[in-house]
Amino acid sequence: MENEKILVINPGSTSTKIAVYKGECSQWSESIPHSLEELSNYTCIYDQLEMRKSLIQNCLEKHGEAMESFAAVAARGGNMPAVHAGAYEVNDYMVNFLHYTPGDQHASNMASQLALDLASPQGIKAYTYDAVTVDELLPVAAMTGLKGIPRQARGHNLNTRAAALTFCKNHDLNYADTNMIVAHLGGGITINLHSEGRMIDMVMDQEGPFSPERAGGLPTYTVVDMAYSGKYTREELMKRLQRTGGLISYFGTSDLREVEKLIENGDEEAAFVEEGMALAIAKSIAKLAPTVEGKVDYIILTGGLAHSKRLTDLIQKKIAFLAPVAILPGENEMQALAEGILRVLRKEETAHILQP
Ligand SMILES: Nc1ncnc2c1ncn2[C@@H]1O[C@H](COP(=O)(O)OP(=O)(O)O)[C@@H](O)[C@H]1O
Ligand SMILES: CCCC(=O)OP(=O)(O)O
Repeated sequence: MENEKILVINPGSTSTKIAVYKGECSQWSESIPHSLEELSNYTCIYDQLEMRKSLIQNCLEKHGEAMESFAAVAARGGNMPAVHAGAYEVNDYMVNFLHYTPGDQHASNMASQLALDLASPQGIKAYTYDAVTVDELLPVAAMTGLKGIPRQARGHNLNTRAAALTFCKNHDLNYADTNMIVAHLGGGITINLHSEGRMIDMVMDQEGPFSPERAGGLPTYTVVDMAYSGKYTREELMKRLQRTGGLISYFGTSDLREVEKLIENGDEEAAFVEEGMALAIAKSIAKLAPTVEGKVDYIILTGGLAHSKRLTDLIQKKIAFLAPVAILPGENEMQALAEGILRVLRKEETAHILQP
């Protein structure tokens, strides 16, 4: 049998996740947390590169893993230019783009450089899979009402596409023949519509429901007033909308479990806000149905919030009229990366090459 051992790396805002897979099976995984205090020593995110690399190397050494034993390295895709779904071979153009001109600053922008640095001395390849910038929107779905301002897709594609593929595999369905709306319910929420094997429409975190961290879609004129109020720098306003909106703005926590504890203790505002979030999620799911003229076969709820029966019950009550609802909780990013690159190693998929 061919070597199917894959090193998976996923640098996130608050942790570096590392895992080793043989085929579909995880051998071990670790999530190394980074405190705010530790990260505040770095002026910009990319300055953390050497620190994160040594952590990964130490972790591999601790587990007795030699780099030459791997068939490939799989890295979370960062804020690349608009790309296709699936695998991309990490190359210098990708690494430089993510270093110097990414669409957004995020720790995942370092992933491909880390992967390349680990893989290339051994002559093995590094890949990303289903980056956040996969853009397969139908031209008509990408339109907005302001000429020259199209929608540019950005979502939790690694998890949503893996959830859609897993659901089809488990139910003996052909992915390319099944219309599915998949909602990633995590710290941020994005929802996409899968049809004819592509993600042809979506609701982004900045357009749709509020979430634990995100304010979601706000009335645009109000946002303009906020931006010109003199109260915020651009960075402060972005943080308010992207990282300290949603549940954090109401309760000071992004942990839905804590909000649900308040509800259990009779907090009416907490119950009202959770119902509001469920309604906003259901409305955003429904918003994607016209793109396939209502022919939605399944709705899938995934991500960390999908562990909450209270939340998924509320959503189902409001949206089950549209299509059967399946729940695949968790963010499953490490497994999705490993399985994606495994398909490349098994020649079931061909990796794309990012070019200028
Ligand atoms: N058992 C649970 N019940 C309710 N909420 C949960 C549960 N487990 C995780 N969560 C919530 O899921 C969210 C994180 O989801 P996740 O998909 O891991 O996030 P991200 O998209 O940021 O990676 C947090 O708000 C967390 O409180
Ligand atoms: C919207 C796609 C990427 C993203 O925002 O990820 P997090 O929710 O993990 O920050």
